[in-house]
Amino acid sequence: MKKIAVFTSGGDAPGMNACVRAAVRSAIYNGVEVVGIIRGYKGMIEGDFQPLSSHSVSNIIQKGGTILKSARCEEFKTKEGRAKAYDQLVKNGIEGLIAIGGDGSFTGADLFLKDFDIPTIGCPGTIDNDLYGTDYTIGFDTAVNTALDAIDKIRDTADSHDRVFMIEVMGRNSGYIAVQSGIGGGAELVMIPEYQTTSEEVIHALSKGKENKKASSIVVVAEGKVAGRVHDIAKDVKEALPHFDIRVSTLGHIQRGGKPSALDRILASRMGVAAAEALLNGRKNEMVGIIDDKIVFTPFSDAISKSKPLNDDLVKMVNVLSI
Ligand SMILES: Nc1ncnc2c1ncn2[C@@H]1O[C@H](COP(=O)(O)OP(=O)(O)OP(=O)(O)O)[C@@H](O)[C@H]1O
Ligand SMILES: O=P(O)(O)OC[C@H]1O[C@](O)(CO)[C@@H](O)[C@@H]1O
Repeated sequence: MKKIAVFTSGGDAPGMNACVRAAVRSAIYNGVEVVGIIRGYKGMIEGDFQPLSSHSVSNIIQKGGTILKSARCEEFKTKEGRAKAYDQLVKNGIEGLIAIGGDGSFTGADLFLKDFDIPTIGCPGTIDNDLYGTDYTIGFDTAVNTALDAIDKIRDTADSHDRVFMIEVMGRNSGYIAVQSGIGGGAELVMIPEYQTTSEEVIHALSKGKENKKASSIVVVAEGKVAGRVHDIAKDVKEALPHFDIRVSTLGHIQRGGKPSALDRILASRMGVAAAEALLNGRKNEMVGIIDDKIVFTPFSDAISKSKPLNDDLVKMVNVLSI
C-alpha cells in the first residue's frame, strides 16, 4: 500500500486527535503516504481530502474534538453514496482506510468493503463505550471524569439546599457512563437503558433514603432512547413525594468535549499505531481493541452485532453503597 486515508466519523470523542496523530505517524514511519478525510463519509463522498504530514498532527494530542471534523452522513447509507465515495478514493489513489468512530461508522465500512473491496481498520472512538471487542473505547474515560466533576459540583448545591438532583448523562443505548459516574459520584440510584427502572422504584429508593436520614440525594439517569424521560420521572416523584425539593440537570455535550484524560490519550495512541500497522500488514474490516491490556482485533460484523454486557457487579454495587 502506498497511500491510505484516516477519518473520524459519528459523534466526536476526546482522544480522537491522539488516535489520528498515532495512525498518521505510524503509517509515515512505515513509508506510507497519508491523507485525512474531512467530515467522515460526507467528506469521502465530496472528495474533501487533505495531505497529512508528521508535522500536521503536531500539538493535537491534548486537544478535544477532532481536527478532521466529524459528521453523520445519510448519503453513505445508500449504495449510490458509497459508489461516489469509492470514485473519490480511486481518483486520489487511496488504497486503505482507518476509521475512528462507533458502531455506525463500522457498519458503513463493512458495507463499503463488500461493495468495493476497500480495506478498513477501525478504532473505537465513542464516549458510550458500547462496542464489543474492547474493554474501553476512546473518549469514555474523559467523559466519565467530566460527568463526575459536574456531579461533584451539583452535590454541593444538593447538600446545601437538602435537594434531590436527577442528573442526566449521555448514553442513548448504553449505561456505561451512568454506572461509572454514578459510582464515582456516590449516587443513590442509577438508571440505565439496560434495565427498566420504574418511577415507583425511584420513589421507593428516595423514600428509603429519607428514612435513613439522608437530607439530599443524587440520581444519575442515562439519557436513553426517549428524550425528556428524566423530566417525566422527576414529575412522578414530585407528585408522590411533594415535600421533596427536586431539580433536573442535563449534562449534555460537555461530556463529549475537553482535553482527553491520560488514559484516553494512551489508549488512543496504542490503537492508532496498531490500526496503521494492521492495515499495512493486510488486515481488513476489523476493529482494534484492547482487552486485558493487550491489542486484539475483532471483525466489524462482531463489533457491531454483539453486545458488550455491563458489569453486573458494578450495577449491584450502586445499591449496596447507597444505603
Ligand atoms: N447502516 C449503515 N450503512 C452505511 N453507512 C452507515 C450505516 N450506519 C451508519 N453509517 C455511516 O456511519 C456514520 C456514523 O454512524 P453513527 O452516526 O451511527 O455514529 P457512530 O459511528 O455509531 O458513533 P457514535 O457511537 O458516536 O454515535 C453515519 O452517519 C453513516 O454515514
Ligand atoms: O450529538 P448528537 O448527534 O446529538 O449525538 C448524541 C449522542 O452521541 C453520543 O454522545 C455518542 O454516541 C451519545 O451518547 C448521544 O446519545
